[in-house]
Amino acid sequence: MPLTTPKNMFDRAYKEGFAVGAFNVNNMEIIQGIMAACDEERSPLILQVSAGAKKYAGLVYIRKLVEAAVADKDLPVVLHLDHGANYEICKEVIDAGFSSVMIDGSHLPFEENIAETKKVVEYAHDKGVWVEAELGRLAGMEEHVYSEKSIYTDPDEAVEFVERTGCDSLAIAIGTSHGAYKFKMDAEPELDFERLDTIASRMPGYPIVLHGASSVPQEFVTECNAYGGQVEGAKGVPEALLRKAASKAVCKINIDTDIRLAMTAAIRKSLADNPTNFDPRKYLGPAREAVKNMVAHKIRHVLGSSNKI
Ligand SMILES: O=C(CO)COP(=O)(O)O
Ligand SMILES: O=C[C@H](O)COP(=O)(O)O
Ligand SMILES: [Zn+2]
Ligand SMILES: [Zn+2]
Repeated sequence: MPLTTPKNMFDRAYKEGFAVGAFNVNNMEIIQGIMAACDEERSPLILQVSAGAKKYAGLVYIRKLVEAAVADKDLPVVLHLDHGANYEICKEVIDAGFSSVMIDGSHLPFEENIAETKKVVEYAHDKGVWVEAELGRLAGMEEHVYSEKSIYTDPDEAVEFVERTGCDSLAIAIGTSHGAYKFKMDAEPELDFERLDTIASRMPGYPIVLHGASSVPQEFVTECNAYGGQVEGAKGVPEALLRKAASKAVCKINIDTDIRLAMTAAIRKSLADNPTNFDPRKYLGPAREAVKNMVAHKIRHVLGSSNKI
């Protein structure tokens, strides 16, 4: 199957109350782990590349790795730019063959966000490429901006933004955040479902995106720390809240931190258990397997995207 846009995936996800996983990829083992899980589960998927991933792997390499993944497995795959900071980077990856881009103007004033997003939409739609935009601000570190506090998405602004830009999906802020430290240890994690419902009721059928949606499984944190790591106080979005979001208008759920934690825990354990080993395949292999298992769990128990091809 060639690369596809999220159109059909999201139409079905919306109707049937599941979400498509958007997994951040940086190297071959991550891509292979994700692909193996999606193949076993017969799940659609989005592979997303941040500017940092593009810099780390190189655009040509990441493009070719994804091309190999698509050739290797018979699955619908979207190749998406995560947090495109401006028109230029979106154009660059569209020209390189990505099927979807995110223009993240959430740090800009409303009118400037609209103008930049519109510019990307015009270029992308002309080439059949999907555009995700963002309105509202997640707390914590985003790729290019740090926000002390979140600014939840205003429903009126969301409607106006989508109408005026023509963007195909919208990332909103309802309480998630990037990274491994999403909630205080003693706080009960919450998402603003009322806001999500209001936005959804104003734009029926329109796909919503949730960033910062890793669950930070405590088993990975414990394993990291048991083998020399110092990941203290990490807490993610409970799976039940994500399932609820997926059953509503949320069609795309972004996961990066859980991949990092699963891999790092496996690598730490492997190196500790095998101190004489210096063959990278012997610790990257278990790391790849850990990514596969984590993604399979996510598809079955959080996203609900098994057998949705
Ligand atoms: O939103 C993300 C990528 O855009 C990833 O979020 P996490 O840090 O929760 O995995
Ligand atoms: O939202 C950000 C993603 O987790 C990507 O992170 P990165 O910029 O370190 O690649
Ligand atoms: Zn953002
Ligand atoms: Zn994000």
